Amino acid sequence: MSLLDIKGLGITFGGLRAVHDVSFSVEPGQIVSVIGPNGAGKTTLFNMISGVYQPGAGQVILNGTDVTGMEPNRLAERGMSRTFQNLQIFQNMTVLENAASGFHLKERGPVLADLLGLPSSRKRVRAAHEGAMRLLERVGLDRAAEREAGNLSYGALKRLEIARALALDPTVLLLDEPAAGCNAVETEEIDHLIAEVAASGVAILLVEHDMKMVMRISNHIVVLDHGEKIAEDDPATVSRDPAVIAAYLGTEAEAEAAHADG
Ligand SMILES: Nc1ncnc2c1ncn2[C@@H]1O[C@H](COP(=O)(O)OP(=O)(O)OP(=O)(O)O)[C@@H](O)[C@H]1O
Repeated sequence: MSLLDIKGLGITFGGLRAVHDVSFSVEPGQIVSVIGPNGAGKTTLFNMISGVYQPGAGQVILNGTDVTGMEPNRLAERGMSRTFQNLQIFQNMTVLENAASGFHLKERGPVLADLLGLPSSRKRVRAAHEGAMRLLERVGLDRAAEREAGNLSYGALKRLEIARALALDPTVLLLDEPAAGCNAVETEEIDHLIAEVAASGVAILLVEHDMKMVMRISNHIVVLDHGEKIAEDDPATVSRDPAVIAAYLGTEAEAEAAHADG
């Protein structure tokens, strides 16, 4: 049994088969990437796995339990957390407060106690801050703890978002374009962080356009085209696969034709 089993997942939007019959699995400590040309269905697949969309068909099995269509917060309680393509950072809060907010997502503490500032609430806040500080050390942001998040570089913001997802102590971490908008140095820092998280036993599922990064850090790659899985294998094998090459070249040819028409 794998930590995350995706079985025959599919969804249709008004007649368009955005994802059809996609299956694969992710083991503890493994980095699995989903790639494919624009519009291949990567984000839609991610949204089905993380409970944002209800799948039209298939199952998501997390640690042996069927969690298909379960809401994101319930998935988080069961050990699946995710980051978003568009950063979900509170720009006006400090880096530490942002990381600590990840701990508050996990618990449904008594709201009244928090509002009244009771000792139980102060204890919880202190524990969240201590945990957040440890996470900031892990992602290399401890020295920026008191800075306003809005002043961080893009790469640092991406690492902060990963820190916040780690506050949920996930067994499965879904990363939606963790290197998007980052320069080469920032991408390398994110590479190291992802590798370190995987080495701690977390199963990582990644959607990323930066093909060099994908080839560098993935153990296994799933390739989508027009919503269907056309290949899955290790990076070297996938990059030689004629169907994969044709899918990417096909998209380029389509774009060129559209450009010529325009
Ligand atoms: N909410 C939606 N309603 C209708 N169609 C959608 C919706 N979301 C995605 N689609 C369509 O489903 C298909 C797959 O889109 P998706 O965004 O999942 O692809 P992608 O591989 O993530 O693309 P990109 O690399 O450009 O981000 C596309 O044809 C897209 O237009």
